[in-house]
Amino acid sequence: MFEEFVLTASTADLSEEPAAREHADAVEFRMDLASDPLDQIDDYGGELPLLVTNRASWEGGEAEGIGRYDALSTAVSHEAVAAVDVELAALRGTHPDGAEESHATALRETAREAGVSVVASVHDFESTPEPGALVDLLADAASEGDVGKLATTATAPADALAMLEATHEATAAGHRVATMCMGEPGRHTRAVAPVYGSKIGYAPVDPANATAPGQYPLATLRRLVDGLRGDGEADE
Ligand SMILES: O=C1C[C@@](O)(C(=O)O)C[C@@H](O)[C@@H]1O
Repeated sequence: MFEEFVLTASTADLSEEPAAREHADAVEFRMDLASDPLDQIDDYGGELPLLVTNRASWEGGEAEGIGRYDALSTAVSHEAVAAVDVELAALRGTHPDGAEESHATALRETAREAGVSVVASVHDFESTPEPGALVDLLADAASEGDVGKLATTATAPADALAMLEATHEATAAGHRVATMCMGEPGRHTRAVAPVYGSKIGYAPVDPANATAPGQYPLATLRRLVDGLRGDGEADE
């Protein structure tokens, strides 16, 4: 997975999958926001492959404690699960209390044995560092997972440019990355970053349940990404 761009529809409710099929390539299942997430995966009969995310509270999610790794380990054994998100800070042991590293690396091992791709993710909910620091983060994340994902907060247009530049540089250096800015000034990066090599886009199935600030509705992001790629247009 992730050799080509993958548009994931984010949801905490897998019964929404039929509504995502027309536009999405995969579903991001936000287990930390879901009720009975493992039961939902057991009952899942949809067509789209699942990217499972159980975001830690220290990284902006709602999952508390190391139990989230047990849930993810169970999840990756399911046929429908094609990818799992693991925070870079957990894989490196640089998260707040430093106690999750062995759980995170064991989860990565379990995922790989099951043929499930690993997305090593980094989030910055306050700002966007300068391009050089972004490239370093992307290189670190890409080296820990099958794809390195970086979402930062843009407070000005220059932040969006920094992210696009870093996406281009990291991709040119051979790293497989997924990038996007949160927040209004960075919204367009969600459509444009794939032009520079970003391999994953996120949009909510239901626009009322966005999982990050500045996300486009699913159909809109599909149209924008495909439009910028020129899909469906004759070569000239
Ligand atoms: O990490 C990401 C990216 C994201 O934060 C976004 O900005 O679209 C949305 C989250 O659901 C996902 O897990």
